[in-house]
Amino acid sequence: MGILPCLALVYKKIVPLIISSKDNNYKAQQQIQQENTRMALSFALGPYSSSVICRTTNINKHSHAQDLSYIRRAADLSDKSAGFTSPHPNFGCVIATRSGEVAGEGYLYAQGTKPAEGLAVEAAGERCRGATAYLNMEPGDCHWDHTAVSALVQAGITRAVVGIRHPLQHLRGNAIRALRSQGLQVDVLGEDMQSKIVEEARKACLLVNLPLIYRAASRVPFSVLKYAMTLDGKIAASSGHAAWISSKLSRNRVFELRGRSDAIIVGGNTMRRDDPRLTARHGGGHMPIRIVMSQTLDLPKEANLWDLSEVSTIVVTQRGARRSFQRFLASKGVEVVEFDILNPRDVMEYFHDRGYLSILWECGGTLAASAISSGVIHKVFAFVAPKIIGGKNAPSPVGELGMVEMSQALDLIDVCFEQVGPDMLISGFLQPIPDLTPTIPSEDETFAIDPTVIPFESSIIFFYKTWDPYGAFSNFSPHPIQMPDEDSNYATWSSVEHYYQANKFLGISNPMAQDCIEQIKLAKSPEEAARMGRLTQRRHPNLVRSDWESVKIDVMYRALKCKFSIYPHLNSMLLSTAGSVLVEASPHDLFWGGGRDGEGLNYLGRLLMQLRSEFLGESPAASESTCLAL
Ligand SMILES: NC(=O)C1=CN([C@@H]2O[C@H](COP(=O)(O)OP(=O)(O)OC[C@H]3O[C@@H](n4cnc5c(N)ncnc54)[C@H](OP(=O)(O)O)[C@@H]3O)[C@@H](O)[C@H]2O)C=CC1
Ligand SMILES: Nc1c(N[C@@H]2O[C@H](COP(=O)(O)O)[C@@H](O)[C@H]2O)[nH]c(=O)[nH]c1=O
Repeated sequence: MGILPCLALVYKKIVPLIISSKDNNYKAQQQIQQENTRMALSFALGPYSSSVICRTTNINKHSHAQDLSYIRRAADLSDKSAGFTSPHPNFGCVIATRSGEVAGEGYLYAQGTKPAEGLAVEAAGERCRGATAYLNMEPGDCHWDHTAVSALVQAGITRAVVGIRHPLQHLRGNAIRALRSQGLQVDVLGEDMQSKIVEEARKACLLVNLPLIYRAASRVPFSVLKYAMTLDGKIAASSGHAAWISSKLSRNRVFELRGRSDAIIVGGNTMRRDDPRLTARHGGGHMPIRIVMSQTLDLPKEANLWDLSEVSTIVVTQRGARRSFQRFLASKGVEVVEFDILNPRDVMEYFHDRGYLSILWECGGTLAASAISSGVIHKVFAFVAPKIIGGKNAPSPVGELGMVEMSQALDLIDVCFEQVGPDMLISGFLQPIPDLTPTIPSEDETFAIDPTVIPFESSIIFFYKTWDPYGAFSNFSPHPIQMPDEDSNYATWSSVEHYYQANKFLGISNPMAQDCIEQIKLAKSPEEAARMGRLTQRRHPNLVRSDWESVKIDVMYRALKCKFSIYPHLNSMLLSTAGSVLVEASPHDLFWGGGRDGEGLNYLGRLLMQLRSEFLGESPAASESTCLAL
C-alpha cells in the first residue's frame, strides 16, 4: 500500500488557514480550530476526489461517496474507545438501510464487551434486513465463535463494506470469507473498490488501528516519542528546568495522547530532574502505566511515581542494580524488572510479550537517542513553542545518533502540522505504515501456480521442522526416494535433502566431487547431508556444477514429485491442504523459505503447491516422474 504524503494536503489545507488566523476574524479562527480538531482526529485525511474504479458490479458512483462517508464514520466511532480496548483493535460498525439512512451504530468499548457489529445490529433492529454494514476493520474471530459474523448474518444484512483486513495474519481473511460464504456481498476497500478517495478512506481505517498494525509487524509496541522544545531546539534550560515549554493547551493534548497509550516511559534522569506524575489528566479516560528506565537505580526515595494511588509504576533496570533500593521499591508496591543489558529494544520486546499495544516516550534526549537508534520509535510528536531559551549546554530532544552528514538525517514520513494554541505540533512517522497485504510473497503469483489458491482469501499453512504439524512437507523428512543418475541407474537417497545436496556436485570430473556425492549419500541424517553439501559448496566453489543456480529448482521439483508420488499418506496430506498457501517457515533461508517476515521467496512452498495442483489435475505436470516406487 502506498502512503499518501500528507504534506501536500497540509500545505493546501492548513497553511492558508494559519495565514488567515493573523487577522482578527473570529470566524476564521473558529474555522482553524475546527479544521485542526478534525486533522487531529483523523491525522491526515484528504479531500474527496473524482475518479472511481469499482470491481463489484452493483456499486454505482452515487452510492460510492455514501459508502466512504459511512466507513469513515465507522472509523471515527471505533476511535471512541482508544486506550480502553488495548491490546484489542478499535472496532466500529454503522448499519445503513437501502435508502441510505443510518439505522444503527456501535463500537467495541473494551475487551470482552459486546462487539460493535452486535451493538449496531441491536440498535437497527428490523431495519437490518437488506441493509449494508460498514466496518472499519474486518472482525477478528479470536475465539472461533463467529460472534460478529453471526450477528450480521442473522440480522439479515446483505452487504458489508470493510475498511481494512485484520492486521493479524492468523485472523486475516477469516471473517470476510465467512461472510461471503453466507451469501453477503463483501467489498473491501482497496481490493473491491479502488480510487484515490477509497485509498483515503482506507487510510482513515488504518490510522485508528495503527498501534495494532505496527505492533503486529514490528513485534514491539507502537512507540511514539513526544517532546516539547523551544524554537531554538531546547527541551530544558541549561539548569535542567523545563516547566513549562509548551502551552497549557499543548499539555492538555499530551494528556489525551497519554490516555491513548498503555504506558508512558521516562529515563532515570528525567525522573530525578522533573519528579513527573505522568498521569492522564484530561478528565476521565484511560490511565496508562508509568515506566522508568534506569541502569543505576540511583533514584530518589520520595517521588510522585512511587505514589501508586492512581496507577502503578514499573521500574526496568540492569540485573543486580542496587538491591536495597529494589527492596525499597518492592515495599512501595513498585514492580522492578531486571534486564541483562538494559536497552530499549529488549525492554520493548518484553512489554510486547506482556501484551502492551502502545507506548508514549516522554524521556529526555539521552534515552530518546538510544530508542531511535534501536529502531523502536515509530512516530514522533514534537510541540514547538515560540520561545528562545539559549544555552550551549541546554538539552535537546534527541542526543547522539552518530550521524555526521545531513544526508544521514532521518526523514519523517506523512508529516502533519497543527497549531495548538501558540505552539506548533509537528508529527510524522519514522517508519512507514506496514503493508497489510499478505506477507507471503506474491500471492497473485501463487494463484498462477496453483488455481486452488484464491488471493487474499486463502489460509496459510506454515511448515518447517519435521515434528511440526505439516513437518512431512520438509525436504528433511526421513522419506527415502529412488532417483535415476546420469546413466539412468536408480539409486536410493535417504531424503530429498540428500538428493538435492548431492546434485550440486553432479557431472564434475574432479574426484573430490565424486567423493563428496558418495559422502552425502552415506550421511546419517538430512541435517548432516545439508552440512556437507553447504560446506563443500562454500569451501570449494569450483566443485559445484556451473549450471547449479539454473537447475536447482528442477532438481528439488523432481525429488519432491518422487516423494509425494510414492508415499500415499504424504500424497493425501498434500492434497488435504488444497486451497491453502504453503509456506516453509524458515527464518534463515530466503530462497526456499518464507523468511521471518514473509520476505523470503518460499520456493519450497511454491513447488509443493505446484505439485498439489498437478496431482489434483488443475495444472499440467512440469515434467514426467522419473522416480521408482520403493
Ligand atoms: N521538554 C520535554 O519534552 C522534556 C524535557 N526533559 C528534560 O530533559 C532533561 C533530562 O534529559 P536526559 O538526561 O536526556 O533524560 P532521559 O529521560 O533521557 O534519561 C536518561 C537516563 O535514562 C536511563 N537509561 C536507561 N537505559 C538507557 C539507555 N539504554 N540509554 C540511555 N539512557 C538510559 C539512564 O538512567 P540512570 O542514570 O538512572 O541509569 C539515563 O541516565 C531534564 O532537564 C528534563 O527536564 C525530559 C523529558 C521531556
Ligand atoms: N516540559 C514539558 C514536558 N515535559 C514532560 O512532561 C513530564 C511531566 O509530566 P507531569 O508531571 O505529568 O505534568 C516531564 O517529566 C517530561 O517528561 N512536556 C510537555 O508537554 N511540555 C513541556 O513543556
